Amino acid sequence: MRVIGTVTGLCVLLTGMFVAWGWATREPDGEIPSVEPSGWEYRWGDSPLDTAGLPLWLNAAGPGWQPIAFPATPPERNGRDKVWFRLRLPDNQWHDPVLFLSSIDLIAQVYLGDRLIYQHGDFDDGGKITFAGWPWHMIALPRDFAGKTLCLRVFSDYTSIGLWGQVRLMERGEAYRQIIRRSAWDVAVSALALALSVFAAIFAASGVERRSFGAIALFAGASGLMLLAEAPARQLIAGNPLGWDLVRACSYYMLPVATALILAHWLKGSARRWMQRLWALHLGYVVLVMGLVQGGVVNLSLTFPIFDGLLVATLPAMLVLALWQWRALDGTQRTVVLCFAVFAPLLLADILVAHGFIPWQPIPLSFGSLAFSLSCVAISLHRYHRIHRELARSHETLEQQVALRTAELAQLVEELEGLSYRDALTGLYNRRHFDAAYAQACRRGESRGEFLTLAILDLDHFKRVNDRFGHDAGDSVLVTLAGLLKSHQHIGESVCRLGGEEFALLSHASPAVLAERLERLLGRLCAKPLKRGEMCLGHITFSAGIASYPVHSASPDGLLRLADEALYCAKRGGRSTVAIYSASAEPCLQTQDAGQDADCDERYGVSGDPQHSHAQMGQDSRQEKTREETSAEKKP
Ligand SMILES: Nc1nc2c(ncn2[C@@H]2O[C@H](COP(=O)(O)OP(=O)(O)OP(=O)(O)O)[C@@H](O)[C@H]2O)c(=O)[nH]1
Repeated sequence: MRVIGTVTGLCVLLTGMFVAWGWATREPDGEIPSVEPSGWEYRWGDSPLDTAGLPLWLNAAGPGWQPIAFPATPPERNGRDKVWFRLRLPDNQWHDPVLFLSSIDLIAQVYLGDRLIYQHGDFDDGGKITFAGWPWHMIALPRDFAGKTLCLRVFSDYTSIGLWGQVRLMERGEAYRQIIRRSAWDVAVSALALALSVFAAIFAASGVERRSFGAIALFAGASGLMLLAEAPARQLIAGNPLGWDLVRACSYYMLPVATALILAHWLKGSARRWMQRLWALHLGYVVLVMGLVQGGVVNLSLTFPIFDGLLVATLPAMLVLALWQWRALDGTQRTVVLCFAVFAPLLLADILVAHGFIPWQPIPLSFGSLAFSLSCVAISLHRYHRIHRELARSHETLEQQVALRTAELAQLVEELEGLSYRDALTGLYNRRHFDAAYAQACRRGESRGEFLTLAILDLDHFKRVNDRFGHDAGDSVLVTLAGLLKSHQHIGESVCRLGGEEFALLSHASPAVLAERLERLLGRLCAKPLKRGEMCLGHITFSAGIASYPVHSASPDGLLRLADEALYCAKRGGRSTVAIYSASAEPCLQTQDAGQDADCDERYGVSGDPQHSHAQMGQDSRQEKTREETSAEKKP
């Protein structure tokens, strides 16, 4: 959107430029044409004054006058800084006649007959010439000026002395039209360059190719200001000649700094180093000169010829350095160098005109600036699009990466969550999950009034397996029992490893049904000796205690304790047993194998041929003793 806005703005600006150009260049009907007066004479030096304070040279009969084609820098100057010019004015038919002067070097008084009609700058007796700027001058003349003598008393310590550019007699309205006509294009190009400068500065500030866009902003800004300060219409905007010349000098002097900065950024090796020296040299000049001018040490006018000399030497050098590395430049950089190649000769031509090496003529500096500014637009848009594309691409990549990372993270969280509820060895739920599931099952069982039966299983003499066959073998036994429990698990049941060799089964089956199922499981487990690879681990059995709500407990919360008690009874009763808790203190024992020492290899005292039988948990004092012993043996 911003690009479209910019392009639209530029189009409107260009259209405005052409409309203004068309209006300013139209010839009004019945206008008396302007005239370049001829018949100038000059005389070196300054006139003595009469008693009334009037210069004696105003007297037309004075000797020493020489003819000259144009009132500027007569021959044999020899360092002189005072000269007079005079002219007999021709007939005229203008209603509001003026003498229009493009510029005066440097200060002047204009007399018509013996009357002072115009003065530019201060004439003091000490002979010190103070620069007063280079404005254009529109000197009002009386309608009856025909045949009268016009005298110019001029002081200048500049390279040229006298008038410069156009000297024409004309109608005042025509003079203004000419000013606008000659300014319209330059002002429009200047506005364009200044807009581009802001545009490039914004790019630079946003961090996009900061140095390159910064230098482009500097160049566009400097050339825009220079064009504006040179456009005749400047005096219609603000009537401060010295101020405008200061702006012109600064912007003009900064041009090579910006140019060399742009090019140095693109060049490599020694070409780059030389370019850096050139911009440093010009920047040094700007700083020094502005310091001296502001300090009143030198006149601003004197800094122009020195700068021009410097520019004549460095401008071709910059062009040569840029063209030298032409092959290394990309398309947009070449465009800028080409525009610079157009601009540089125009600048040089302007210098030659300014110092009188070639006759005065307007140099279309604005075309060079326009070419450069438009190339800046092209570069800006090109780079904007490139950066926009790159940003969009990286944005897309970033989004993909974020999505990928999020998915990975979600998976990790899921895995971690799983890990925190799972037993790593058997893959069964762990104690943590059991606690949550048990609490939830208690709530549900109580509210729905359905069975909640808890069985706690504990491997018999598991320590011996570890001791005899090693910890890994013990692990494999745990995994085997876990697999069996999982395969026997019914829908809605929860099987967990509570820790060590102890497992829990939460079910909604009745205690008798669950006891029967566990007996079958026990039968399957100890039906044949367990093997680990080639190694026979013998018959493995477990003991189980069962308690159920609401059969054994008024509240499901107490089941864990009751099931545990039943388990102790099972252990005490000889192991390899499934015991259902009995509140009557004579619990019913379902004995898998009473002859626990009838092992196939008689290693653990666990039957390899289990016989299923039921036994009551009695109040046998021996059993109580065994229970106490067993409790003491149990792990905390
Ligand atoms: N291999 C292995 N052994 C474990 C693991 N967790 C606990 N144990 C072992 O299990 C054994 C439990 O021993 P005890 O508490 O004396 O129980 P037991 O030997 O089965 O005797 P009873 O329960 O009275 O039949 C200890 O030797 C523990 O080191 C495990 O994850 N892997």
